[in-house]
Amino acid sequence: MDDKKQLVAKEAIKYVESGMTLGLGSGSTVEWFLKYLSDEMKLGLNIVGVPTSKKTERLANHYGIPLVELAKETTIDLAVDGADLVFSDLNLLKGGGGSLVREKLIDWIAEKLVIIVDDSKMVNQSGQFEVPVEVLSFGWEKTKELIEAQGYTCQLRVINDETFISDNGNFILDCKVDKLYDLNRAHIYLKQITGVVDTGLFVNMVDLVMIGDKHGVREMNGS
Ligand SMILES: O=C[C@H](O)[C@H](O)[C@H](O)COP(=O)(O)O
Repeated sequence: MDDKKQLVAKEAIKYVESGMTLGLGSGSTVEWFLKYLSDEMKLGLNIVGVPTSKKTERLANHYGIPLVELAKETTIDLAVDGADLVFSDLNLLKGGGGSLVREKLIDWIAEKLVIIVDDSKMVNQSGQFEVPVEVLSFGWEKTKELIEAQGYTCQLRVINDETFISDNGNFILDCKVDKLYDLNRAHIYLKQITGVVDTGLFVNMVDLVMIGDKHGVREMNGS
């Protein structure tokens, strides 16, 4: 799996040009991308990055990739991010690493969003899915009840016996649902619940998905 992640991360470098401001996604595939980016920077590539998580920020610092704040005047030429699942319409399920809010904002405003995944992430939109939902810690059990009233079964994310806290100081609920036919509708319904910060459903955002498989890297264009 890691070979495929490495392969696709390396290939994505071809879309990076000097002078760009890059949205730097999160997750293990993007971690490879950061490594290849730093290799290219040693050869003269000149970019700045906006990280989508504290973990990515730490790694970018480690590699000497210059970072800028996401401010009013910041524009992002290209965001490169991973995904937990990519559906056949190229909508995404993200948030496995808990970085969904910062990722969504940066991926959304980017001129171009390239998603890098290995082929295990490509799925059909049928069957049971678990949607990560970032919620305020305040009253989270009530928010959970409101989400569950929409047909989900939610579990508070706990890692190593400790409640997972997002970079924004919030909790994550992993919400199982039997059918997820209309992602946009599911996202809108969840998002209107008070206490929900955002969902791991990324709809109509992708420009290009790059997929690493045993034959190499293939690409699928979004709308
Ligand atoms: O919150 C985490 C992000 O959405 C990641 O992009 C996603 O989990 C994919 O990570 P990985 O490349 O490690 O599979």
